[in-house]
Order: sequence, then structure tokens, then C-alpha cells
Amino acid sequence: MPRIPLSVRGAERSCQAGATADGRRLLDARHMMDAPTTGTAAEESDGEAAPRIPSGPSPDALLIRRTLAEIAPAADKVTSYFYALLFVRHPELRSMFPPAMDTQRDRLLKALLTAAEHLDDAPVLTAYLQHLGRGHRKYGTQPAHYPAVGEALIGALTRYATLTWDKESEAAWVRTYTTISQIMIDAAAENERLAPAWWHAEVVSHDLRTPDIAVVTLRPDQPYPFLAGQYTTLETPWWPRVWRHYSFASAPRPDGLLTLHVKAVPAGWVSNALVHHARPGDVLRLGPPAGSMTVDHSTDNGLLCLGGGTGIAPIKALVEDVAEHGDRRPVEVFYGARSGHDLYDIDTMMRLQQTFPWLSVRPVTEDQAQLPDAVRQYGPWNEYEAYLSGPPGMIRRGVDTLRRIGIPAERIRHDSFEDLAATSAVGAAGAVGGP
Ligand SMILES: NC(=O)C1=CN([C@@H]2O[C@H](COP(=O)(O)OP(=O)(O)OC[C@H]3O[C@@H](n4cnc5c(N)ncnc54)[C@H](O)[C@@H]3O)[C@@H](O)[C@H]2O)C=CC1
Repeated sequence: MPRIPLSVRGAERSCQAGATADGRRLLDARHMMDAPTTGTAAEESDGEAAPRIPSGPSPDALLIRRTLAEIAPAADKVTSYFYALLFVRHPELRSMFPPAMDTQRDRLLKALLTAAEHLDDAPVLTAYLQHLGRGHRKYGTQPAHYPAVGEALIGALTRYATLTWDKESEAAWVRTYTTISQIMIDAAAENERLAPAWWHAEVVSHDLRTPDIAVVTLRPDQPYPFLAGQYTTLETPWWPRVWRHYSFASAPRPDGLLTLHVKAVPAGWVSNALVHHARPGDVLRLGPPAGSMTVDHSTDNGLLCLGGGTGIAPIKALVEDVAEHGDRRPVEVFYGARSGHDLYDIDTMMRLQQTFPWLSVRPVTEDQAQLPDAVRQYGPWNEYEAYLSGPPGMIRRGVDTLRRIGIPAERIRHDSFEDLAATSAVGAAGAVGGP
């Protein structure tokens, strides 16, 4: 097994600062794949000397893609083997992981694909990894964990990429993983000076709007700075170490309270806990805010907003944000749901429409049209910035439709694609408002 030659600066610091005796505790590999990351490079760049992935065509990217192509059919086996290596070598670390590992396996592969896909796209990859590094703080990830994960990863690749694995690919993976680790470690260290690793947040109200949708209001234990349109990661006391993403349903409020719309989905551990068990007084944990679906106040363009189901939550936050800035830009909201009964927040949206003359809200139920198709019946949209929030299928179709009617990619924002690789510079990995 090759040693990852980690000259990772933070890892050295951490070992000196008293990591475990062998200094090789594991990185919770879940985290590599965990957080959706969004935001343009400009938004995400810390400005500090994070190592950069070289731009331009890269032989390493080709080698890495070759490995990924070979292991793709055996993805489940690779990831199982990877975790087995980790836990056999570090059984004490099993408790850092959620009880069920299914989602983690999935996320690991997605993150690998993401890194491989963007290896030649330094700004996107760097922003993605910086975000991941910051997001890992809430798991207690230490720099000293990274080499151990890297070794398990190389071990799993060596075992399964038998046809193409050679010294060259191994060197490419080691280099890439070392760079990845360093960017994450540096971003986490930088962020330590600026923000807590997580926030406690007490449930202060719980409003069951339908049998499976709740509006949950939280009071964080310390100020929680975020922008309208962003989301958080959340852990409940009922399922420790299981984190899910939820968008904020309001712009930042003077009283500091945070609101989420949660739909209980079948087999959704966190969503069912939040909808059916959470009550005022319960305390949750929140990770840092994230997401690029925020209002660009440097333009007067109108906002074209598509909110599907609970995806209306961040759209409502965007409307409040525009109102607070005193902008009088047209905001056109298309609020999609399966049926009229599922338009659980229509009263709020209609009240907002009555209050603000620049706002128009159009409910769209499936018997009328699919949400993206409804948008085509209006317009023109060439002076608009588009915002999409909802199920991944709706976002995919919505982006396609908007592109086809002439809205350029850089004026389309969303956060819920599960696959960063499938998106542009503002893509994301991991669904928001998930199970
Ligand atoms: N920031 C974000 O993007 C957020 C995303 N969400 C996501 O939104 C979803 C909400 O779920 P539900 O309320 O059950 O929504 P849903 O499944 O009831 O669908 C809502 C709307 O999207 C449309 N839609 C669904 N699939 C479509 C497709 N393939 N093509 C075109 N239109 C489609 C439906 O016709 C309906 O109008 C969840 O997946 C949640 O994770 C929730 C909050 C924030």
C-alpha cells in the first residue's frame, strides 16, 4: 500500500497538536462527498494562498478518468471495499459515521467523479473543495484524518482498477488527492477564525401545514449569518451524524430566527423526524450556510423564479430579500405543485403579491401544466435572472426550457442538482431539502 506522501501542512500541525498516537485517524469519507457546493469561483475564493489545480489540459485528469471509467461498473464494490479498509484499520472511527452507509457510498463516488470532471477547471474545483473543507468542520474532521482516507482510497482503486492501474495512475491519484486534501485543510483552517464549526438551534415553532409538510422555525444559539436563497445542513438528535440540506424559507430576520419547510418523504430519516417528531424545545445542529442561489443586487434585471413543492421556500426568501433592498424589479414567481392541495404556502405567497406591486405569483398545478412549460407561455424573459428550486427533475427540465427560450446559462441559478459535474460553474452536489 503506497503511503500518501502528505506534506499536508495542516496534517502536520494537527499531529503536533495531539492527534491519536499514530497520527493517522481517518477522515470521515462521507464528508468528501457530502456537501453540495455552489457558487462561482469569485464568490467562493478565499483570496488566500490555497493551492491551485493547474489549469489547461492535464495528463493527470486523463489518468484519473481512465481509472474512474474502469471502476464505474463496480462502483458499489469499490466503495464498500474502501470503507472496509478504513474500518478494519481504524475500528474506533466507525462511530463517526451514520448508522447506515448507503448514502455515503453514493456520495463518495459522486465526489470522485466531480473532482475528476473538474480537474482541469481550477476555479470550480477549488471552490468546491474549499466549501467541502469548511463543511467538514462540523464533523470534527481533523487534518490528520486525510492521509488515512487517501490510503484507503488508493487501496480500493488498486484492488478494482486492475486493467489500467499502473505507476502513472497511482502517481496521478496521489498527486490529486494530496492537492484536494490541502485545499480542504487550508479552507477549514481559514474558516476556523471566522465561524463556529456548527450551531445549535432550538425549535421554537412547528406548524404542520399538510399531513407531511411542516414549517419549522429555529432559534440558533449564536448569530447565523446567511443570504436569502441559501441552505443549511442539519442534524437531528434522533439520527446523529445523519445530515441533510434544507433551504431557508425567509431572508435573514432582525430576530435571528430561521425557518425551514420540510416534507416527510418515504424512508426519509431526517425529514420524518422533523415533520413527525420535532417539537418546540428540541435542539438540532446546523452546519454553515451554503449556496449560490442568491439575488444579484448589482443588476436591475427582473427575477424569474420557479419553485416546485417545498422548493418554494428559498423563492419566498428571495422575494423578501428584493423587498428589503427596496428594489422595484419585477419578480415573477411560478409556484408548482402536483395539486391545489399541495400548494401549502400559497396563502403566504398571495399575501406577498398583494403587498408588493412588482411581484406576481402564478400557481401551477399538474392538471394545468408542468412547471417549466408554464413559463414558456409568458415572457419575454430576456431581461430576467432565473432562479430554480425544487425536485432535481424539475430543475433539469426547467434549465433546459429556459436555455431553449434564450436565457443564457450564467443567468440561471439553482442549487439542487445532485451531480456537480452535470452543471455549469454554479452546480451543486447533493439535493437540497432532501430526505
Ligand atoms: N433549493 C432547492 O432547490 C430546494 C429543493 N427542494 C427539493 O424540492 C423537492 C420538493 O418535493 P415535492 O414538494 O415533493 O415536489 P413535487 O414532486 O410535488 O413537485 C413539485 C413541482 O415540480 C414539478 N416537477 C416534478 N418533477 C418534475 C419533472 N421531472 N419535470 C418537470 N416538472 C417536475 C411538479 O409538476 C410540481 O409542479 C424535493 O426534492 C426537495 O429536495 C426543496 C427545497 C429547496
